[in-house]
Order: sequence, then structure tokens, then C-alpha cells
Amino acid sequence: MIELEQVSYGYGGSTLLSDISMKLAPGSFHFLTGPSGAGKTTLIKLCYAELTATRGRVSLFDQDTQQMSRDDVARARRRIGVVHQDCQFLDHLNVAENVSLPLTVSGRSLEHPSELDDLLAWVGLTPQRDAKPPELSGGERQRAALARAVVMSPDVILADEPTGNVDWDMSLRLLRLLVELNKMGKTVLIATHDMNLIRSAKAQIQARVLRISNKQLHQAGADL
Ligand SMILES: Nc1ncnc2c1ncn2[C@@H]1O[C@H](COP(=O)(O)OP(=O)(O)OP(=O)(O)O)[C@@H](O)[C@H]1O
Repeated sequence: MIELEQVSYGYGGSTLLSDISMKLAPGSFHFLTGPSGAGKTTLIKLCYAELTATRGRVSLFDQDTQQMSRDDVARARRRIGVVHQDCQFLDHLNVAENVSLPLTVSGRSLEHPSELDDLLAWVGLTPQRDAKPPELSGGERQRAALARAVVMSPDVILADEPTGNVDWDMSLRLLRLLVELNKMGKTVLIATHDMNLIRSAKAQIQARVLRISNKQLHQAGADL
């Protein structure tokens, strides 16, 4: 689905990520860990071609991004749902409108309007359907961000700290949703600092753990 081959990236001339290779196979579930500032968000941005590697090759759905037109990249990105770390919303739109924004901006609509209701029910936000983002709790915002990431039925979900700033019960609830998506066949990558979350996931599904340290990506071992 997404493959990085010997990819390097840095901001302002310095190297942040060096010689990174990874492959997100269809239906796989990965965690991405590493110290704060190690480059997790940067790596996620490389995975959906928001950033362009300074060296190496990034392929989306078996196509080398360097050989892809802007339209090809845009099409590929529609197959990738991203849960951003800061979960920003448009504050003048309600939850339902914010969640359906990716459809609105791409000129699409759901086959059945009830699909949006189903999606909001799935993340437990039916009561907040008409609420504006500033009225939401942290956990509600994270669930709205997840709903927005999956509204286009992406094949891949990249979630950047989807359980940041929420309590443990809410973290487990969000993890359950991501595990459900994976069981439906979606490829999932979650960046997190939370080792307990990783342990909890590993008890439910086969999850691989990748760790960034010293600019490189390592497969984490049995220490989890
Ligand atoms: N647009 C940018 N311009 C310059 N430097 C940046 C930019 N974005 C990120 N950085 C720097 O790159 C480094 C890695 O940032 P990144 O957000 O990828 O790390 P992270 O592992 O996701 O961190 P955290 O766990 O704290 O979210 C940091 O030192 C950050 O300050």
C-alpha cells in the first residue's frame, strides 16, 4: 500500500530521518514510536506525500510518487485517511459538517445520507452531531477526527497520536475503533508514545512496532 525505500528527510539542511525503509502491506497494523521530536509526524507526512523525500523512493499503491502526476498523487491521497495530531476543525461548522468535509471538498457525496449517521454512531457522536467543535471534549474531538479520516472509505489509515490528551478508557475506545477498521481490511499505522496502548493492541491483533531512534527506523523487539 505504502512503501518507503531508503528514504531520507530533513528540515533546513539537517537530516532528521536517514535511510528509512518500510512497507505497509495491505491489512497490516503498525505502531510507530520514538522519542518526542524523533520524526514520527514527519514520517507520516512522507507516507501520504505531504512531504517529498530528499533521498530515496516513496511508493503509494505500487506507484512511485516521483513518476506520479499531481492528479495521481491527489487520487492516491484520497485512499489514505489521516488523523492529524492537532485535530483541527472548522469552528463555524458542526460535527456532522466537519466530518463530511473531505467529501464536500472533493465534490463527492455518500451513497446514502444515513451513512453519515452510521459513522457518527460508530464513533459515539450521535448526540454531538449538531455541536460546534469548541463544545467538544478532547475524546470527542479525537473521535470526530477519526470519523473524518474514514468518511471517504480509505484503504489506509494513518493516525498521529490519536489518543493524545485523553484518559485511558477513551484511549482504549479509540484503539477499539482502529482495530475494528483493521479487521474490516484497512491498513493501519498509529504513531504513539503510549506503550500500554501498544501492549493492549498486541493482545487483540497482530501488530508490528516500528521505532525511530537516531534518525533510523527499527523494528521493535519483544521488549513490549
Ligand atoms: N516544518 C518544520 N520546519 C522545521 N522543523 C520542523 C518542521 N516540522 C517539524 N520540525 C522539527 O523536526 C523534528 C521532528 O518533528 P516531528 O513532529 O516529526 O517529531 P515527532 O516524533 O512527531 O514528535 P512528537 O512526538 O513530539 O509529536 C522536531 O525537531 C521538529 O521541531
